[in-house]
Amino acid sequence: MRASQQDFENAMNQVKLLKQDPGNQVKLKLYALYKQATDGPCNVPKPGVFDLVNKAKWEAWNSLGNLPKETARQNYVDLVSSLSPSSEASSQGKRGADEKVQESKDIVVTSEDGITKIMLNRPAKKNALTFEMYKEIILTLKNASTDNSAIAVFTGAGDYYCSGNDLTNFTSAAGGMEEAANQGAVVLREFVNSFIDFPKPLVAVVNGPAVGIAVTLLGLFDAVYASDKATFHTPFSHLGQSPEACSSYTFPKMMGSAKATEMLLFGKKLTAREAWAQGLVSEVFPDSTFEKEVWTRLRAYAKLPPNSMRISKELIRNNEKEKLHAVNAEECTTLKARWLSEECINAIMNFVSRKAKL
Ligand SMILES: CCCCCCCCCCC/C=C/C(=O)SCCNC(=O)CCNC(=O)[C@H](O)C(C)(C)COP(=O)(O)OP(=O)(O)OC[C@H]1O[C@@H](n2cnc3c(N)ncnc32)[C@H](O)[C@@H]1OP(=O)(O)O
Repeated sequence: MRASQQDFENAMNQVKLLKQDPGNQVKLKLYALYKQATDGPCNVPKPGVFDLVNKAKWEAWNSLGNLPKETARQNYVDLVSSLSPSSEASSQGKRGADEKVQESKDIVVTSEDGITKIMLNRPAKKNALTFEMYKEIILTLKNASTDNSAIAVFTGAGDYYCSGNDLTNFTSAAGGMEEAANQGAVVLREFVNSFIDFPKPLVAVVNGPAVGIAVTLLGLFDAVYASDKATFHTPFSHLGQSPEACSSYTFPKMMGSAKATEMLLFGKKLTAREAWAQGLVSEVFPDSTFEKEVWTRLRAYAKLPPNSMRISKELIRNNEKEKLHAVNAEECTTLKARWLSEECINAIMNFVSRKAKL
């Protein structure tokens, strides 16, 4: 069901009644979606470099590109609903089967054949995850957990699966570095929690190289199918950072501490077959037949009784849930400090000024 004008107006009123300040990033997102839903694509000149607040607002609005007004209205309602989950607006998150949904220009969500497909769609930047994409994925998983699909699948558009965190997230943040690190830690924790808690089978269709958080998250998926062109690496030390997405726990458990150390501390890049041998990947397919074979298989899996799959996943995940949440919290606290370290700031500046390729 699409959000109506009335839903949109209700959501606007709800924003005024919020008890807690949702923070600058969320306020910017709300502003951008509101402008997109009412005025359409950004049509005003970019404010000057010293007009920081209006520049941040302009950038947030402009980043929505040609997102249709109705989608912006729906996303606005969904976002408000996520800020006050018990509100009426939360019912807008439920979607029927076989409905195709364009969430935003960088993430395409479709629901077909019992599968919610979440495609990272920023191929020119190797599908690097922007701050907005983290927030959108949180909302998408929330919706997918209650929609009519049996399974949810992540994949990437273009030659990469995902190059991990967009390294300009911090350099382009509206506030200072410390505020960005605080916000980053909150968003990251919520983002990873949404994978830990996702109730249905979650599958990754790894169409090409995966880097950083795109790799570590795989430890929280239920199945990982990879093209033989995919590679897997986590250059955390090169970036002055530390592991996330519970990989400090899931990787040693999955592959043993010696192999996990090579990946998480030394940034060793694995081929798809090596990743399969370490238990990170369920199965590797020749790239020429990858899409056909994997999606045929997934359509068959999506026909299995959904309640049975959900209950079986619950049995498996419940043994670990508490531990995973604790690990996630600790990793986010550690990363927050890392992001403010000289090692990390230098590495990011090097990337941004193209002195280094990681
Ligand atoms: C307010 C704060 C918000 C914070 C939000 C929460 C933060 C959570 C953080 C969680 C911690 C996550 C950690 C990680 O994921 S670490 C891994 C980060 N990723 C990388 O280090 C990869 C960096 N990229 C590369 O090394 C290369 O680009 C790559 C090997 C991926 C591809 O090389 P290739 O030569 O084939 O292609 P290009 O380098 O020319 O890339 C094409 C364009 O894409 C841009 N790009 C690619 N990856 C990224 C990236 N991760 N971040 C930003 N931009 C990226 C690249 O710059 C090129 O752009 P231009 O064409 O404009 O030059």
